[in-house]
Amino acid sequence: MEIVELRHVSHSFDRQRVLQDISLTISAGGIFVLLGPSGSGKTTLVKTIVGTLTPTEGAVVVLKTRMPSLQTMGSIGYMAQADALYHELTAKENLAFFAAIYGVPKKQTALRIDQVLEDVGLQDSKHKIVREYSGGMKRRLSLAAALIHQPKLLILDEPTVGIDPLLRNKIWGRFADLKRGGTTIIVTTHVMDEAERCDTLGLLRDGKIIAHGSPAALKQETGTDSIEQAFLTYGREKA
Ligand SMILES: Nc1ncnc2c1ncn2[C@@H]1O[C@H](COP(=O)(O)OP(=O)(O)OP(=O)(O)O)[C@@H](O)[C@H]1O
Repeated sequence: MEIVELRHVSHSFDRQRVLQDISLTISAGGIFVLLGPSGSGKTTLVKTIVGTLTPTEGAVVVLKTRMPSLQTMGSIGYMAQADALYHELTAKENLAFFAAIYGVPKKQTALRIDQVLEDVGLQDSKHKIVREYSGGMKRRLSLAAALIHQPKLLILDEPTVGIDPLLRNKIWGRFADLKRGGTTIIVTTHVMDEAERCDTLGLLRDGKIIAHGSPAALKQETGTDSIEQAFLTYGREKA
């Protein structure tokens, strides 16, 4: 079953065409990575899926509903590139705020907070003020906030930027756990080795999806042994 369907999606800012006729389906229950260089349109594309940006052309359907839809937005967890945390509050207070925004029932809030802090390994820093968090801790807390309402679809825009390889590995381990629990995950990145860890990969260049498939299939189709090489091959073909 597909959870996201993009139909001929294009978007322009003023006269700059940033997304160009993207048609793509994303299956439920897997990890989809959107890989592309800086400025290729990753953030713009995920915003159309989250429903915070309406594309100038085409349609985005999430969970069988045309976006933007407030109701469907409640089934999506979104972690933007910049952390949207309250620095003067503790981790627990931040999560209580997001739980209220996402409509988590009051009686379940304390339990959910503990669960998501456990998920991202921040239980011991629950009462610490976010201002005193490291950059990596803030990213993990943002991830916890995106998980608080147990979304069916989790969309993460460059979640591991500025995070060391060890922690990055841990976070990818969490993604695998969430997937096993039935969550569909869309991750944007420009880091090639992260792309190897997904089920399906979309390669984005200059606002166009130049290839789409499993990492193994893309490597096989291009006769290469790394995603980096495959990306370069597709890039040359489309140039
Ligand atoms: N609000 C905006 N107004 C005008 N132009 C924009 C706006 N947002 C993005 N752009 C432009 O759209 C293009 C794609 O940007 P986008 O942020 O989607 O790329 P990206 O692949 O996510 O890049 P990065 O990896 O650097 O975050 C860029 O040329 C950017 O300058």
